[in-house]
Amino acid sequence: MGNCSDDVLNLDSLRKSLVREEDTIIFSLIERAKYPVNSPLYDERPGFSGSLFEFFVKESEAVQAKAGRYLSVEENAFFPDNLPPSLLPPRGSQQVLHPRGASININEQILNMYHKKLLPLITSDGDDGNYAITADRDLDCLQALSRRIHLGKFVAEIKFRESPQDYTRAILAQDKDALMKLLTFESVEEMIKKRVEKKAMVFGQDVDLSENDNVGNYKVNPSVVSRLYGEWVIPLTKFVEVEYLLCRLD
Ligand SMILES: C=C(O[C@@H]1C=C(C(=O)O)C=C[C@H]1O)C(=O)O
Repeated sequence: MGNCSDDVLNLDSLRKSLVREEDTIIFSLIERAKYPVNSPLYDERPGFSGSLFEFFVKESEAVQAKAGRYLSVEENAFFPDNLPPSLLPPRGSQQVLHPRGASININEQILNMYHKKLLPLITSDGDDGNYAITADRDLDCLQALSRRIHLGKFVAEIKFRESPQDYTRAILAQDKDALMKLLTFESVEEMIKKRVEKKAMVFGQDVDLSENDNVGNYKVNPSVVSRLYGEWVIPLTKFVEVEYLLCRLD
């Protein structure tokens, strides 16, 4: 990504970023699905003030914060409290987003969805003891999902700039339903759900040199990927868009 600060920002280029992000999300799900659910990773553990998963994510985010990851407004931490400062200076890019909306972070909801809904659908039962690598794969999935969903802030900003009058009316009335209606493009959503299902088939099939295609043997169930988008990724992106717009005129 990394082009959200450019002033050439428009809905087409942003949607291209969302399409590219689909690849990242699907590949990360495929990588996580290599391992069983490994549930002890998520259990409270004495000496860790939480689970091994939480420990892994917090420590990883601390390193990434020092290396400047969260200087980018496209990146949101899962445990943003007490992160160390960046050792690199800010990049001084132009502020595209409205400052209040820029700080929206719904990672708690994303984490909850990931653990409760998504993980059981993409992993097999079992415990192979590979907790560190499993946590690393989790973090890849979570960061990709979070980036995609929080890009909703940029989508909302562009939509606002394209029809300021319509949006201003709904924002002044703090009318969430009207905002949701204004920002929704059902045909775009339908296309996305079909495309991610197809991508999951293409990316997740076994490749060998025999004549027989391994059709039907996918590393992540394509209909789960479509459901992930339809039930969680798109609704959460739209939630971010509405939240952003509600404070756009503050
Ligand atoms: C992100 C957008 O806003 C809405 C959310 C979508 C999504 O999350 O994929 C798709 C279309 C819109 O209903 C967009 O218009 O591209």
